[in-house]
Amino acid sequence: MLSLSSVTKRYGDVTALDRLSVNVPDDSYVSLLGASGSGKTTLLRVIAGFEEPDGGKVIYDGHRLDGVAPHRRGIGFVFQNFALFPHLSVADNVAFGLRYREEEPVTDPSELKARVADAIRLVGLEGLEARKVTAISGGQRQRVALARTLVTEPRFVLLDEPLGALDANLRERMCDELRAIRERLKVTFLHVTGSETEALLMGDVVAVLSAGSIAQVGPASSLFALPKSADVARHLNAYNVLSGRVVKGGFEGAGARFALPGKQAASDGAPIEVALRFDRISVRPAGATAADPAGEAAIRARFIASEFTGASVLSFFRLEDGTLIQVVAHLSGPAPQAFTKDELYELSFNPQDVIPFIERAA
Ligand SMILES: Nc1ncnc2c1ncn2[C@@H]1O[C@H](COP(=O)(O)OP(=O)(O)OP(=O)(O)O)[C@@H](O)[C@H]1O
Repeated sequence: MLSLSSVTKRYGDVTALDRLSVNVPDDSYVSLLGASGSGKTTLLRVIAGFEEPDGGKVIYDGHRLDGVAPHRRGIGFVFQNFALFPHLSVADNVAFGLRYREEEPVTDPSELKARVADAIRLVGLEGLEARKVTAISGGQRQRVALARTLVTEPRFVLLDEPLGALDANLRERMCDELRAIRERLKVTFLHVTGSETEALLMGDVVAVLSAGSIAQVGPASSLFALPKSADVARHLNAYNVLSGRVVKGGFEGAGARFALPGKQAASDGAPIEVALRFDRISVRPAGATAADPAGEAAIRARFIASEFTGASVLSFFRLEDGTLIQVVAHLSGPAPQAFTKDELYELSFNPQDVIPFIERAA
């Protein structure tokens, strides 16, 4: 297991990693989700040994890694832009890491050939061995980058936005392939991404990185069901977050007022944020019916636009105070409603579906 314990990394005044702690179990696929600037690349560079932390410990199987040279860590790195040698063939790119590494370079031609062939087979590039890497597709280049790392038999592989340079269709296919390859090799993959879809799809475990520390870590399903903070909810891109105040044990703000689930420990006037999933909201014309007597809450909002996203329709509304609200309707459900631009609608939801986050006093 790889354990980071209270790791801090500063660049001048910028604290890129702030007492970050996380455990990455063996033989697992962990995705690390974070917005731009949250510290993802810095974290990978610290684990790989390209940067030394200013504080904290990096431990692998009980041994401290900080201070150990990168090539002695047994950790592979797949770079965002692949970093291939353009003048070399697919096979020579894959062989490079083995032939020229500082520790135990492989120079025996038949061993080199066999290991390169194995790696190329693993990533499905047979037949392209002699091709220049400038004469293959983006997805194939991605596979060369992966093969070049895997050929050195690392026990742990860091992938920095490995699918970022690929188009959407290819990205989905490569997601499946990466998972399959990892399962075959039983190594650990730590895959960094800014895309929540990719993180949730890929990781057995998803860690959310926010401002240099881990905001939440767990299986994708548990993050989705119960984000621990408004910040995590925002990262998942599946929740609307409303800001307001606690009034008589309920929520008031953004032009809405509704009861909150459970008993709130916060006193009147305390700032609060609530998260409401995109797919837990129904839309009806404003004023058509009174709020549902069964305890439904409703907020008025103007319709902006809808977009089709494969199996669902995502509709955008704006509340009176300017807050943007997203509503998802799945195409497998009843026929999607058509809304009129700038018209007022009532967005209704069950207050029991709301997740409250009471801001703690500093
Ligand atoms: N060499 C450096 N010198 C100064 N500041 C740096 C350096 N590298 C990173 N930073 C700062 O540290 C913070 C974290 O950067 P990092 O590159 O780790 O973020 P990231 O999550 O990988 O971002 P992105 O998704 O945009 O690549 C940022 O505020 C960044 O500006």
